[in-house]
Amino acid sequence: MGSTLKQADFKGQAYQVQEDVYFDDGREIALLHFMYSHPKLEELRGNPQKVLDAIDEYGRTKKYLMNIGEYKSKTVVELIKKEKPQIMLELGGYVGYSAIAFGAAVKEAGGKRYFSLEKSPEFGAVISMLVDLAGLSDIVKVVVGSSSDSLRRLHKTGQLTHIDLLFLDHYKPLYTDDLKLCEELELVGPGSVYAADNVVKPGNPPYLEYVRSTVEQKRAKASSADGNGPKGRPDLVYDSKFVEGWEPSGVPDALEITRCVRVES
Ligand SMILES: C[S@@+](CC[C@H](N)C(=O)[O-])C[C@H]1O[C@@H](n2cnc3c(N)ncnc32)[C@H](O)[C@@H]1O
Repeated sequence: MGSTLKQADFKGQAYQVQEDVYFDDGREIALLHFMYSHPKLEELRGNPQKVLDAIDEYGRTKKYLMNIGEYKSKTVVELIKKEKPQIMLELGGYVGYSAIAFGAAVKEAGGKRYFSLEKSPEFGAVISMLVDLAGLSDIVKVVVGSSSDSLRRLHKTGQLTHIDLLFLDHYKPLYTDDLKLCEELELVGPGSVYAADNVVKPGNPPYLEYVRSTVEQKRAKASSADGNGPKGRPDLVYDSKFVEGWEPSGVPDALEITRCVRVES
């Protein structure tokens, strides 16, 4: 599905242009230096919104960062206010922008824990430092490692038994497999809600097809599938909608918001 938004209609303040190399070239550590030598450092301490504003300032004046950004994050913050999740988990933390925006919203809504799963130990360290700066270390738990391994381990050790709100923003081809893994581990079920980022830019047709399929379609596909990857629970009924928004660089994108409504017998 494409976007009905046009880049020319973007009215916000854009990040720097996303070039061919747009992460893991030292900019994440440069961001940490920028934050911890910020002239308003003392005002940032314990203030999630000011920390987010300073990260946006870096993205606008120094280098592009692959954050969800202030425009699309409003959709997820509204969802948190409505759903009041006790446990929220994100796949893909990067430098902590979403962990800070959504961790603060979960805390304000009376929630218990925000898990940020990030593959890179270096990025995980940056998330921890910025979450600490924002005063959210009591709610945000950073978990370093590959998402599928981390989900299995958190489940096995009893640290994670249920996910009320799942934010998918990591390796695009893994969205469907990791969701199926959460289904199989019964971490998600009726009442759980998923917000998947970047379903237009770069797009994720297999994920959209999965969450928009009927139980019959999923059962038919599961019975003809090969043995690779998690099978998920085709009997979960989903209600899914496409919510358009802007990348922080002013490029049109969208989130797919999906609710698990019931189990079909
Ligand atoms: C788009 S960025 C996340 C942005 C972040 N959610 C935000 O909006 O602030 C994607 C992140 O996913 C991480 N990632 C990629 N594959 C992963 C995996 N298999 N498990 C965990 N994290 C992964 C990358 O290292 C990167 O930091």
